[in-house]
Amino acid sequence: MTYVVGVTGGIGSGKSAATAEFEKLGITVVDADIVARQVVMPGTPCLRAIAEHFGRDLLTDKGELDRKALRQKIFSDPAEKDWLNSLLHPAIREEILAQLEQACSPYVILSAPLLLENNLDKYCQRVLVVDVSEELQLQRTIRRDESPKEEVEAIMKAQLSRDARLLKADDILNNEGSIGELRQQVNQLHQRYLSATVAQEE
Ligand SMILES: CC(C)(COP(=O)(O)OP(=O)(O)OC[C@H]1O[C@@H](n2cnc3c(N)ncnc32)[C@H](O)[C@@H]1O)[C@@H](O)C(=O)NCCC(=O)NCCS
Ligand SMILES: Nc1ncnc2c1ncn2[C@@H]1O[C@H](COP(=O)(O)OP(=O)(O)OP(=O)(O)O)[C@@H](O)[C@H]1O
Repeated sequence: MTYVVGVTGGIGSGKSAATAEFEKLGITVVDADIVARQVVMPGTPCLRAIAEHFGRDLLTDKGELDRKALRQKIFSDPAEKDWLNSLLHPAIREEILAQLEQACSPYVILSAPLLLENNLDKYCQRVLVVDVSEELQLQRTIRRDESPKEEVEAIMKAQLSRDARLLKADDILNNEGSIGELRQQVNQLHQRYLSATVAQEE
């Protein structure tokens, strides 16, 4: 059975920065944010349903999803967010499971911002939470996305609180320091996960 490590953390906590380090060590990463883009590619049933529900204004001239416009819409209207989640989450889960099945590194990372909210941790042997203070999360996300503070706060409210997430962690990666410090922690965790994989096989 594939040993799956679930990686989660709130928006801007550093999941992608952390999983990039695991990838450098040869570990396959299945990333729910990437899968969420795959299921709304032009021609997919999900993109058609979004265009029917919200109107063609939500598509760009090229017929792709206008992600910025959809982000503004769903994080200012909880009912629209619930509608989108109920459309996309089953499709995302199905594709994640297919990608996990194909993965073949010693263990596999499943990275998902909503890992715990959507019970995806049931497919994981271990849960690693990437943790930073809410202030730093806000600051790094605003800088990365050039989004208004209120929008990032609304996204944070749509996710588990920092405390609730930490309660469900098997391992915690503190990402308040430099990328070098993050890399060091990933290297240590990698050794532990490799040992756990070997132990599982014995
Ligand atoms: C609303 C969309 C189009 C915005 O796209 P955009 O390119 O601006 O952001 P991106 O997809 O990179 O997401 C950025 C971050 O927002 C947060 N986020 C995204 N969707 C959600 C959601 N439904 N609920 C809570 N937080 C979310 C996550 O922390 C995510 O890492 C997009 O996030 C989306 O399709 N969301 C619904 C699918 C989903 O739930 N994805 C999360 C992975 S399961
Ligand atoms: N240790 C660090 N020091 C400085 N900047 C960092 C550090 N870790 C991450 N960042 C930066 O913070 C921002 C958020 O990090 P990242 O994109 O990895 O978060 P994420 O958890 O994947 O976010 P999302 O949930 O939106 O996908 C990025 O611009 C990234 O380059």
